[in-house]
Amino acid sequence: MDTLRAILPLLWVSSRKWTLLATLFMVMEACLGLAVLYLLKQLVDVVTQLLGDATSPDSFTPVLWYVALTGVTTLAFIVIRALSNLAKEIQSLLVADHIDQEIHARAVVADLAFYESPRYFDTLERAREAGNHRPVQVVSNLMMLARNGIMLTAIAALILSLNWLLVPVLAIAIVPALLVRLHFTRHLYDWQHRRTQMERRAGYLDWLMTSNYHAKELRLYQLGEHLRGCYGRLRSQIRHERLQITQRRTRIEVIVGGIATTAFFSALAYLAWQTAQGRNSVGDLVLFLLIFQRAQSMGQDLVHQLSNLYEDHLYMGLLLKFLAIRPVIADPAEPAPIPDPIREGIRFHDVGFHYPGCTTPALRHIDLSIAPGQIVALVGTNGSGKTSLIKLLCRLYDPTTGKITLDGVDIRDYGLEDYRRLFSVIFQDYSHYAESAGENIRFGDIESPRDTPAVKSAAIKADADSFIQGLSAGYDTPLTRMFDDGQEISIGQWQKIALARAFMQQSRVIILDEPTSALDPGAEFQLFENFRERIDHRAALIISHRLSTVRMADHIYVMEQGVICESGTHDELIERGGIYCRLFNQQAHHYREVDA
Ligand SMILES: Nc1ncnc2c1ncn2[C@@H]1O[C@H](COP(=O)(O)OP(=O)(O)OP(=O)(O)O)[C@@H](O)[C@H]1O
Repeated sequence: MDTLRAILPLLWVSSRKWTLLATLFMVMEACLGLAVLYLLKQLVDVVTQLLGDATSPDSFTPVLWYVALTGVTTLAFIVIRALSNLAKEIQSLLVADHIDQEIHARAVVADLAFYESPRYFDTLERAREAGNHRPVQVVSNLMMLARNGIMLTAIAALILSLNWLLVPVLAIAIVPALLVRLHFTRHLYDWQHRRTQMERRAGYLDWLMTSNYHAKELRLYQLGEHLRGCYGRLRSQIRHERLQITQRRTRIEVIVGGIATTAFFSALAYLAWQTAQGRNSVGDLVLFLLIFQRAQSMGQDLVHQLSNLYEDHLYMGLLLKFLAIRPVIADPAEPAPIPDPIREGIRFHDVGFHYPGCTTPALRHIDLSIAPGQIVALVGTNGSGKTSLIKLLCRLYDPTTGKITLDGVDIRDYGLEDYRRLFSVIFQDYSHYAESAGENIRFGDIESPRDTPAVKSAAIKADADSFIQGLSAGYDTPLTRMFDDGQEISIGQWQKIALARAFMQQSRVIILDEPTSALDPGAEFQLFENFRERIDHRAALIISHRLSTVRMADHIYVMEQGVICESGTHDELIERGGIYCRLFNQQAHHYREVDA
């Protein structure tokens, strides 16, 4: 009932008209189905009466009438069933699209932690597995269940009128099969639940072997056979377990089917004996044969629908669980207005952070500030917490302890979208969109029109314009081989595109995480030569391992194992003779050696 309560609004919102029509046709279908059965019974009765009477042409007229009426009703039944299927199909398509939209709406705002935790990720994957067709399926199964239930009750009443002893026989033919189905549906669902991670690993291995990302390494390290072996073992384990369940179900279903068939033929023998004794008419025997078979197939449908319904209910639980997820990082009840202009800037106050599910903190006691127009640099060893700090700054995560303020106000008190609009960010693992070069840049400010000149000026600032002009269709060239006319570009060129994307938005702070790792020294030099002008004197936070890049920053923070261990200007840090000075000298030493 809970599932149904959650589904009905979904259906109502997405396909009101077709839901009503599908329901109407379903009711008509059930009524017409029953009418056909009733008319058949009447026909048998009339024909049975005729068996005793002397046949005259007039006495045959009611038979003809019943045949005609049954024929017309059957025809109407067929037409309505076709219309009902059509309505269900349309309803199903509309609801599926609606559910897709709902899933996407949740997925794009879900906390980043959602994607980084396997437990949450399972929910998304299994919600997708549940499929967007399930809600319609639940309702149509319920309707069919109601229809078949009504018809089965009517048939049971008919059978009861023949001989009450036949009703338990009908129950034996249907109930055990139903219980077996339900048991195995649950069993299979539980098994699939336990196997999600295994399936994901198999999917991952499949992707490794077939995607272009790994084609080079796969060949050069000759990983193909190894991966095929791993994949084969996983699949055979999954197949083996699945087959075991299916074999057990088949064995039990054969036993249950055997019992049902024995019951049916025993009842038939009993009824035939009764008829031979003259206690039943031949018409009764014919009617029994006719309706018992129908009842049995209807019973099987009923079993099928109930087990489907049960399965749908289990899977819908996952879909509904996913749709109920609300991001923890969200807007406050009354968002504070973003200051314009920013006066004081951003400050970290004794910030600590650990990733959900991790015990070791990624950041500890961070005190840091970025004033308007100031260029701040973060340096430090791998894993020292630089990227994590940026994630907190952009509110992809919230601090575990301490707070971050913008002009003295906790950043959690600002509207999330307005706050995030303050930043343009390039992460180390920036995205490669399978779109045109122009679109890849415009994604930095998706609100701007398609043909905006801002794309070109951002590309010029990122030194990307010249190579884009050289592409087959310039800014309109798709940067992918996925589609015809696409073109692949080098990693350094991708980095320039990502830089242009960051320059595109008129944000107040530019954040660059290793922005020049793939640029040649000339391009890097050019980028930072007049960096302040390039970024229109906005504030910037730059992470770089190349200390030559970092030295032009107004303030440098040095991080190690999640804490800031040194900070100051380049000259101050060199004078202090600490970690920064040592790292800088090491890098400079290499260059000097080469120069020498
Ligand atoms: N999504 C995550 N979940 C759990 N732990 C993480 C996650 N991302 C990073 N970490 C851990 O947090 C610590 C800091 O990582 P972070 O990515 O901030 O380092 P970094 O200084 O940017 O490193 P690098 O210079 O290699 O880019 C590391 O110990 C890392 O293992």
